[in-house]
Amino acid sequence: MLRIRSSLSRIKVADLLAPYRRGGKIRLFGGAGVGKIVLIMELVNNIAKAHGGVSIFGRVDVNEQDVLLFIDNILCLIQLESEVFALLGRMPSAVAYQPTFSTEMGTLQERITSNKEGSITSIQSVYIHADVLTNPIPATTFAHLDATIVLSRGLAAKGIYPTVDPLDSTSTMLQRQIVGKEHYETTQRVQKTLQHYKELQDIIVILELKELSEEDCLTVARAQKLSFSYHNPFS
Ligand SMILES: Nc1ncnc2c1ncn2[C@@H]1O[C@H](COP(=O)(O)OP(=O)(O)OP(=O)(O)O)[C@@H](O)[C@H]1O
Repeated sequence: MLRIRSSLSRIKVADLLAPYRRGGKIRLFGGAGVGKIVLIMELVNNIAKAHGGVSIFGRVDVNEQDVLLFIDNILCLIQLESEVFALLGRMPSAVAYQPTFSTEMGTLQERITSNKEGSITSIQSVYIHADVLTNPIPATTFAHLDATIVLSRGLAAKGIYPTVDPLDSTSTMLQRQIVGKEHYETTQRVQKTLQHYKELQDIIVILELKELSEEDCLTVARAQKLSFSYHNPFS
């Protein structure tokens, strides 16, 4: 049986499938009410409080210190910037986001950068309208990322929290030479099992579970156990 242990964030599913590095950019994607702010608050509790962090609201200079930056809905921040710039004489967009959205996102991300003196690890949430990840705006924000955590409405509907989607969440750190052989291979097996389970779900709707092959039944049992093992109550 696979055993999932939590490490840095102490959120098991995130540490396993979307681990992040100091100085990295982590983004949480999710529609309304799927748990973005609860997850951010848990990360503040697990990482910042555990390391004796202090909260600062305002300008931070990275100077021989490690900064953990939380932004709840980065899209609002950019929209707000656009509104302020409109007051300074720039042409505002009549609807939705400015045509310059992707440049502004790039400029903002460049400002959140580590230097030789210290690191900035940022955790930024992105509200996904109608849960559609392929909308141009969320798609633009997929650039500049080290880890992506996608929150799933399907899991929220089943009451499985945190609602981290194990197949859509990912990290550039998930490489054998970075996370180690055991972690890497465990991730591969977990994703393979869950992918197979996802494919089987359509069949299960039509056929009964007992009509599945022995191997498919094993996959279903393993996937269900996995969803319980990465479920972890928050403090
Ligand atoms: N880890 C969790 N454990 C138990 N319940 C949770 C958890 N995460 C979220 N919830 C439930 O889901 C509700 C919505 O969570 P949250 O406010 O974090 O969503 P959100 O994605 O930030 O929403 P919005 O986009 O509307 O601001 C919470 O009030 C809580 O009832």
